[in-house]
Amino acid sequence: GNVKVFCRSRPLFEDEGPSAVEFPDDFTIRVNTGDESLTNPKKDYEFDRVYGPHIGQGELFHDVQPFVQSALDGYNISIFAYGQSRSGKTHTLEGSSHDRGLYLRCFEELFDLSNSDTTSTSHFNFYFTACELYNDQVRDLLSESRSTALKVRMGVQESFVELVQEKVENPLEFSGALKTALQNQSVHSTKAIVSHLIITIHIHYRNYVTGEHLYSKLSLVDLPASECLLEEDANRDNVTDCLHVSKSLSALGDALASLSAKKEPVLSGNSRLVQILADSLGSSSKILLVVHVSPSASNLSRTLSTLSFSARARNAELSLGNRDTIKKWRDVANDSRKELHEKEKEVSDLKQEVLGLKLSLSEANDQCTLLFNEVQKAWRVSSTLQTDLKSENLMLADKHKIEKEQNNQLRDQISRLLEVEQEQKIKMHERDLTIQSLQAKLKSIESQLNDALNSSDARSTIGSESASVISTPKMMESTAESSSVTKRLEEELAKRDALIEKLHEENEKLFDRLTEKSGLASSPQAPSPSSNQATNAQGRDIGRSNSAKTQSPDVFPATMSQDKTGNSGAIVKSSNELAKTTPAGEYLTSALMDFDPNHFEGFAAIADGANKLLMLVLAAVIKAGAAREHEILAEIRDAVFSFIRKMEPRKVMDTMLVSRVRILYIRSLLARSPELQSIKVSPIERFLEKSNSTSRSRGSSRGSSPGRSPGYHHDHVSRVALIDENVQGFKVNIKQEKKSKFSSIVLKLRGIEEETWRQHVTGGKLREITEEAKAFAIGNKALAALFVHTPAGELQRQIRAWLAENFDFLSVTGGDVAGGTTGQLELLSTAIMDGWMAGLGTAQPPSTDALGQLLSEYSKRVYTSQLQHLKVLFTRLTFWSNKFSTIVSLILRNIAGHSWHIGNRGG
Ligand SMILES: Nc1ncnc2c1ncn2[C@@H]1O[C@H](COP(=O)(O)OP(=O)(O)OP(=O)(O)O)[C@@H](O)[C@H]1O
Repeated sequence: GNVKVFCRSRPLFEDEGPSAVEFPDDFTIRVNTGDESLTNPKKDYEFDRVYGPHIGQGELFHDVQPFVQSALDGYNISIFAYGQSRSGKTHTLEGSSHDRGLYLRCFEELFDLSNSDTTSTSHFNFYFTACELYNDQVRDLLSESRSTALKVRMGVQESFVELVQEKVENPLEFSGALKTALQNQSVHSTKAIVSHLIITIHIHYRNYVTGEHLYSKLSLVDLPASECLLEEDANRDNVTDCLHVSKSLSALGDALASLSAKKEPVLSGNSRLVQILADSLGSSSKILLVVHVSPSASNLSRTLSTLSFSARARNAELSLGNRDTIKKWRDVANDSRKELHEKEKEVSDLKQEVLGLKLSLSEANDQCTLLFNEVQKAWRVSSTLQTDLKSENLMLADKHKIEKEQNNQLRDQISRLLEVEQEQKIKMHERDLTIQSLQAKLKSIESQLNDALNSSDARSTIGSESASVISTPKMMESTAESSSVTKRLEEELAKRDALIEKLHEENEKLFDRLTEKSGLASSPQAPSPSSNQATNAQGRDIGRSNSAKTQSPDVFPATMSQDKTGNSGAIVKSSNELAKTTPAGEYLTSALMDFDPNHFEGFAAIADGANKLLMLVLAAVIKAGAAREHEILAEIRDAVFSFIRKMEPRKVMDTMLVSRVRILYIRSLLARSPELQSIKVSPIERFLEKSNSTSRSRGSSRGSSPGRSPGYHHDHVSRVALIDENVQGFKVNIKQEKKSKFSSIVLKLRGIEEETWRQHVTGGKLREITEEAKAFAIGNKALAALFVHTPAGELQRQIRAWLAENFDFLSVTGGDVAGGTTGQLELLSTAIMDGWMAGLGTAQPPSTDALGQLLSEYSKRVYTSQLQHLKVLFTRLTFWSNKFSTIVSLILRNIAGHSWHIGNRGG
């Protein structure tokens, strides 16, 4: 309905005795009637809102505010303060300076709301009127102070009142107007009790665009004291006052009751209050009745009367019988509260569950992210691997192309060289024939010499009688032949002397070069004739102990140093071989000599150039074939070694290449020197060792090189030297792959087949083994000897066999690994071979590499052996030369004797 009734109780004053009211809830006031005759002396009154003694102005206004909003919206609003005297009506409406009442609060709210609703095209105006109604007489509370002001009509047509209205534009102005009105109120206390005070705020709304004009009113009425309805013992004056009040309040009560019952009120014509407020008491108006009660038991009857009136106004007096209904509703409310509590608990449980679920969801999310990251990582790894593989393939293809081109160039060069070689061969063959014929002649001379010797021996035993038997012409012939033989022998001897001398020097030169120490290595320089003059002379003096012959003019200049062992050697080598040059040899020599690292930019370029040059050398020698290998090697030997010496300190050369070149030289030396062919090397088993097994005893020698030719006294020494060398085994560290669950999962994740992976791992292992093998081979002379004396293919076969014997899990062929690649045995043996080869070619400052050392040692042996051989030959020749001179002189003497006999006979 449009009538609302609030009930407010003021606090109990100290001198008031006990309280008669209780507040069981916000809507009920319970009055203890004190009537013992009743089963329940407490009576409940229900209102739209009940305010206990401690509820402040603010809280009350909170519930009043909707009425203020309605007033601004265009409704006419009336707020009545009703109650006995001193129950707090004035307190509710006026309040105090620090605790403002409804008058000021209502206007402030109107002002605030209108401000927020005001636009540039619409506007609110407020006017203030105040009047007092006493004994149905209206007194304008502003007319005295504002006589010239505009007036406004209030009330029904027939009985309206005109009141001075004062425009109020803000709370301050309102407060001023209110203050004036209140000051103009009747000052007589009895009069005040029975008079009505009507304060009205007139609200005008104008919209300048639409032309809309709204007018509404908010009236606040301080009603006369409610006891006037009851008290009959008042004096005469007061009786009239009370009758008027009673009439006024009853009319108001009727109007409110009708409105509560949703009926159009019958606005009694004889009530001035109702007449004045007629347009605020209609069905389109809103009314608030604030009932005030005193809590004191002493005011019980007045309180009950007030409450009864208010209940009638609300049209809902509660009989005691209604208590059951209330209890029922309370139970319902309690049940609902309980249910609400349960629901709330359920909701909080569900919230907890949701929280838990969210947590596990986020955990699952995290795990998903982790997994996703893992997968991405794996994918990245695989794509990187693929890219690497591709680029490696491209690189290899490029390399292959370049090598192919180089090969073609080399092939062309070699074919040219072959043609030249063919010519040389023919020439050589002619020379050989000449030498053979000379040798045959020498033989025949020797046989003649022998014959002559035999005949002279015979003659010396037979005596002079047999000498006389020899005819003169035969003697003469023999003498002539002998002298020619002697001459030839002398020539031969001279040649041999020269040869010995030359070879000796050559030997020293080579020996010195090969055993060059760090001093030379740190300042490598090509041999120059001028710098070697003095040392040559000294060397020659040492070497020429058995010969007083002068040096041949075609002797090559050579570097020399003091031979530490004291052994000077000579090598048999024809001057032809030394002098012989070929276009290929010349080309390679000049290329090697002209190689200047300073012409290259950067380490990589130097390394590339140096290694290509070495490859060129290797290719040329291999292409020359076994027959001409030695020649080409001999021809470019100085240049090759000078080159290696020059490049070694720079560490740019592929040590495998260096090894191969050195091996070529040593093999060439071996091929020509029977004393080296017989050298015995340690078998492969001595160089290989399982990493986990304990070192085997190396005391016994196993196996021997075939083709050993005994007969040289140094052979034994060299063999012993090599065998006694402390041969260490290379620890081959390989284990069978163990397939773990984890690895197979990782592989699956990366999309790699297990076998491919194993292959991949083996690849890493191979590099590791190659590195270890290299470290093992550095400076290992015994291993160098093994490499030199055993063909590479055979060596690899032996390593393969050893691996197969010791590691039975290794695959022999590539058939059992994905992709059909080479077997693990093959790969491993190659890895070891490569590592060894590289290690053998790695120089060890201040000395050269293992193969270089071996080459030096072997050369020394060969030269020593050759020297020995030549010395024997020389002694033999000297002997024969002496013997021959004796024979010749004997023959000459015989000839002289014979002539003397002839002469005597003749004389
Ligand atoms: N809710 C309240 N809280 C505190 N004090 C109150 C309250 N209501 C009233 N009072 C006090 O009680 C006394 C009486 O109140 P008040 O004068 O407002 O009563 P009244 O109904 O207007 O009396 P009258 O009809 O005689 O004018 C005042 O001193 C007032 O301050």
